[in-house]
Amino acid sequence: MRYGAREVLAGLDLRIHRGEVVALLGPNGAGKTTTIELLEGFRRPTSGTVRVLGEDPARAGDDWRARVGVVLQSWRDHARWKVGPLLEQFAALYAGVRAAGRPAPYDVDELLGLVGLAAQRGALVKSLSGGQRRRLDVAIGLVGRPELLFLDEPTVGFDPVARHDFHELVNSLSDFDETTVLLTTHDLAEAEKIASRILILDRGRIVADGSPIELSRQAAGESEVAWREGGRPHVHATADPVAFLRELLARPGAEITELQVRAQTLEETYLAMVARHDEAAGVDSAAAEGEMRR
Ligand SMILES: Nc1ncnc2c1ncn2[C@@H]1O[C@H](COP(=O)(O)OP(=O)(O)OP(=O)(O)O)[C@@H](O)[C@H]1O
Repeated sequence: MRYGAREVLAGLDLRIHRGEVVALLGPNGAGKTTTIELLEGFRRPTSGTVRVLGEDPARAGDDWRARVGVVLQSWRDHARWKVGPLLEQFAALYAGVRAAGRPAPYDVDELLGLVGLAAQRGALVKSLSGGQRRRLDVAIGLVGRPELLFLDEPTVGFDPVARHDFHELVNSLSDFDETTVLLTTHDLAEAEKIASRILILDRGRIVADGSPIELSRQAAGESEVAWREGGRPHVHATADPVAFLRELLARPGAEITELQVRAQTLEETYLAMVARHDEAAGVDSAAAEGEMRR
């Protein structure tokens, strides 16, 4: 994918299966939004092939669109609408193009409850706070009960409770409705909590692809084992915590208390993966930082 002469996605080869919750991570400008917009059909690739639910998104019709939910990175329209009537309107649109066998759109009251906006049913969209507006965006993406949901930084501005509720919602969508979800986020804890698969994109290339556990294995990170023995604290870093623990606990007379194993966090894995890719690409991080400041 190029914008003018500039290549922003290079040989992106990606297959996502039904029911997966995939988090697309990567530094600013890595190409995450561009990737999602290609899959949504909002952009056409300059070369290559895109197939989503079996069709080319840039040419697909209403039937296809009704099976897909979209939450864009920023959406600032519908200011004069009230929350409830706006969602009723979208629900009616989906109902109008629904193919035989597809489930009916959400009941608006049920949906408002799910996204925590029941009290705002009669409020004007322009009067909502940033986080409430974002919850409405999520509701608009969900109202047609999509088989596939695209979420571009969905939880920006969410307070901790809203964030937690949103994570539960995504988990239940994938567990009970087999909804496929592709989301971008800069919140690594969020990705770890809800994604079955994590993709790290850096300068238009996939530099890591796997479950959170697989990624930390690929990054060859060490786990930390901490314990107390005879009242004294000990810490040991190891790549194989199971073998270390077996040895530790099998020692005759070992009086171990307060045992803890801390695996490498996704944040540490992410930093290692991106740094490794930068190194391979010959990027000097100090120079890159200087460029950013300019
Ligand atoms: N419409 C456009 N015209 C020209 N260049 C663009 C356009 N949209 C994005 N780009 C460039 O393409 C690159 C990838 O942008 P993209 O928005 O896909 O990144 P991102 O990973 O989503 O970033 P962020 O985390 O900041 O949202 C960036 O260098 C950006 O400047």
